[in-house]
Amino acid sequence: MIVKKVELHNFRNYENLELSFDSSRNVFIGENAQGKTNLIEGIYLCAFARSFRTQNSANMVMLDRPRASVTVDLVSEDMDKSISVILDRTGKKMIKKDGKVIRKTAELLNNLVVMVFSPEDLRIIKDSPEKRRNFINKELSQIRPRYYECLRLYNEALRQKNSMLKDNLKNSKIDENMLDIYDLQLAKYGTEIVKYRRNFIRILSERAAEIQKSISGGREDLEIRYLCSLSEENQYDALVAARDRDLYSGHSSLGPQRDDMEFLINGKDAKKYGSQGQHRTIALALKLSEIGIARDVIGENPVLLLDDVLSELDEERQTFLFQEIEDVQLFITTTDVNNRILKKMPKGNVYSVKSGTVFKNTLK
Ligand SMILES: Nc1ncnc2c1ncn2[C@@H]1O[C@H](COP(=O)(O)OP(=O)(O)OP(=O)(O)O)[C@@H](O)[C@H]1O
Repeated sequence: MIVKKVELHNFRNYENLELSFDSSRNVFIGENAQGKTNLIEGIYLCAFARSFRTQNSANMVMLDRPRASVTVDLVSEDMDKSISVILDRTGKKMIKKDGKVIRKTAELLNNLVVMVFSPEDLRIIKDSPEKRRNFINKELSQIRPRYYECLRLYNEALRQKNSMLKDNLKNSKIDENMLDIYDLQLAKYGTEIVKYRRNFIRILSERAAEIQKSISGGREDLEIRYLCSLSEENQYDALVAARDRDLYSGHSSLGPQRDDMEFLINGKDAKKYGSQGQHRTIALALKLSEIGIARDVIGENPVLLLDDVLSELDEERQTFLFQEIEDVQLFITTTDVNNRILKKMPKGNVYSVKSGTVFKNTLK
């Protein structure tokens, strides 16, 4: 899949920007706070209908403007597609595909498949379980829209159940029938979520192990384990059995909202015993595996957004990354102008970003 054109209007610090891409290697260079990440965020918005760095979509609207719009034209499976997202200051958004309004995010999700790799991803091993669940959720939602739908419905039922449990702590009033309805819904969607996650983590573990081995010169065996709070068998019974505890604590104690992943190197927990270098290798292995899984499911390469991450990887890991993603369209942001990165992509386009304007220079 290839992004051909990006248009930003009143989006972050871009009043009007139109950029067409004739290379699959695109490097955006600029000092801090010039708009490099904003550009990547715009592309991401057309993939997920949300940002990767704010929950509040109004933040993306240029200050003092009523609305923002982003359009990405792409080619996927030899077909031209155009995705637009229009945001307004009140937080409302409208999504269009080829000029027609799309009402459900699930219908947008695998039109433009993008992966972001940012310095934050390098911390995934040490970060909170929530960050690791986000990683799983983002990838699976893009390639399996049904997963996104299950997650949405699960989270809605969980929100309602938790609010009821919390009220019960204050008023000691519980509607047993309603509680049962919530548990039935949680078990139904939770079972599907766990099946998707188990399968995804199994494939992720196999792929990432190969990459880890290769980068470490055969020294490191990586295993990724799924830490599942509630297995796919008899989720409803387990939820019913946990009711007294949930009523006492005021929240739902079991389910996919508690899941996590564990990383083992040569049988030892990488979180506790791994070096910083090993953590970086795992993060890189995860990202490359994610790309490979997406390619197998959607039948073509996703687009990769490398947001300020290259300078965090040493020469060896950078070289490995570029080798593995030779056919993937790249959008790279960097403040580093020492040409190390540029040498790795002689046919790429380089853009200078300054205060919401972008100039193109083609490398010889
Ligand atoms: N809603 C908005 N309206 C106008 N300007 C905005 C808005 N949101 C962010 N900005 C501006 O965008 C700039 C930050 O852009 P961005 O995050 O893309 O920086 P960057 O070039 O990636 O920098 P760094 O290398 O530090 O990450 C800042 O100047 C900020 O004031």
